[in-house]
Amino acid sequence: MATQSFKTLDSLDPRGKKILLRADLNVPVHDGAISDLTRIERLAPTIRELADKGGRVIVVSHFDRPKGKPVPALSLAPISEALAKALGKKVTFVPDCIGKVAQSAAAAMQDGDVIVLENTRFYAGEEKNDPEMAKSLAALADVYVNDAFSAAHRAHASTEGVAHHLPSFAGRLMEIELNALKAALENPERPVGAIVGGAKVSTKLDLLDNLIEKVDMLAVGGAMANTFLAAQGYSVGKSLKEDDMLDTAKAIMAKAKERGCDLVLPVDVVVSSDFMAGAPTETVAASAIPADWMALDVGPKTTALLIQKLSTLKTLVWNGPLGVFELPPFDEGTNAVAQAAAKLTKEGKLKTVAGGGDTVSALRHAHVLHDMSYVSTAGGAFLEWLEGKILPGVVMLSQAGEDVAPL
Ligand SMILES: Nc1ncnc2c1ncn2[C@@H]1O[C@H](COP(=O)(O)OP(=O)(O)OP(=O)(O)O)[C@@H](O)[C@H]1O
Ligand SMILES: O=C(O)[C@H](O)COP(=O)(O)O
Repeated sequence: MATQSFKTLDSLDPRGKKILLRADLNVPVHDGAISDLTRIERLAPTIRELADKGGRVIVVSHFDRPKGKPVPALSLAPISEALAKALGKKVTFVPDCIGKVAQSAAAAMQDGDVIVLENTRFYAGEEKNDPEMAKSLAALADVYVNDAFSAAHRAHASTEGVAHHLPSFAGRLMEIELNALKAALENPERPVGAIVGGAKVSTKLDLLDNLIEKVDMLAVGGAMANTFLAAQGYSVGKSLKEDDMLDTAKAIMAKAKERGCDLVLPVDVVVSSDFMAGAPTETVAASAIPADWMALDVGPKTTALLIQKLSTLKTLVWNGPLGVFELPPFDEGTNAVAQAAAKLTKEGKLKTVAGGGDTVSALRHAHVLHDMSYVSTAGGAFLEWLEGKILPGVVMLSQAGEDVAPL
């Protein structure tokens, strides 16, 4: 697992300083409204701390994927209003993130002020990690604070490049995310288990490979499990599976055996003739999926098996739902296992760490999001961290200290 040491806000006196704060304001928006405020709420303490101590907080973030040009619908203006509400404080929106407009806004700030600059991805230089863009961002401030763990897997101008030019610190959310993930996997209380579900083996191959080396039990659910069942020689009917991943699945099974990792696959599944609510369903053994049917959830025997396995663990890492949780009744397996994990967590018997966009939705759907020990705000970055990859945004925090390149 990638470990670095980094400076936190404990070693920054923000008074009178202009602080470029990289946040992740890439919040989910549906029908024009923010549908989940988690990222804003989790970021707020960092801003509050810096502003209350007299810092001048210049918030920068990307939003969505405007592909290097201004897209009015992807402006951060409405999100800065939501931030102001969460902070209970005036936040000024600035309609550019570099250049004269941003410079004069930064120059006019008083101690304790908070401004939000426009979407960094309105410039192509952001995603290209253009050194000029990084320098322009750095020129706005005296120090850089990165609080965007969920964007730390991107080597972009505002997440990586800028830290070459300013003394850099981890914000409180970044610090919490890194410490929670380290505690869960670097030196976990054992036995440690992982549940990995979701749609495709191909997108989580590195994750499975790395987890097998770290955990004592690895349960695979969701459509990914179908590929494993097929690799075992079972017919999986019309279920979603990846034929080009069969050998990979076999190799993962062999590696688990070799390393003594208990790889748990579904023993029964809930199948349906169609991918739609109200379609007929049946529960069948994992080895007996009818030719014209598809597996859309784990069955009750698998659910009971997973719950029994959870009771033997001290730490659980969870990414990916066990079934098509968006389409009841195929949420039952995920709901039951999530609720069992929540109960053990509340009883102090299990430490649970979860992350991933759909995973967070699935845990919320099961009404247990707040009962996990830790839920990461990250999707892609959470996965890459669990895969053992080095995250560029995190690396820069440990490398860029006082000794930075002059502008
Ligand atoms: N048996 C199944 N058949 C088809 N799709 C499935 C099955 N089980 C789960 N899924 C789908 O997998 C999707 C979630 O997988 P994904 O890998 O994207 O999760 P995640 O890593 O938490 O999310 P994200 O990629 O957004 O961070 C859900 O939309 C769910 O419906
Ligand atoms: O939501 C996320 O995972 C981060 O904000 C990164 O967004 P991206 O996948 O568009 O880089």
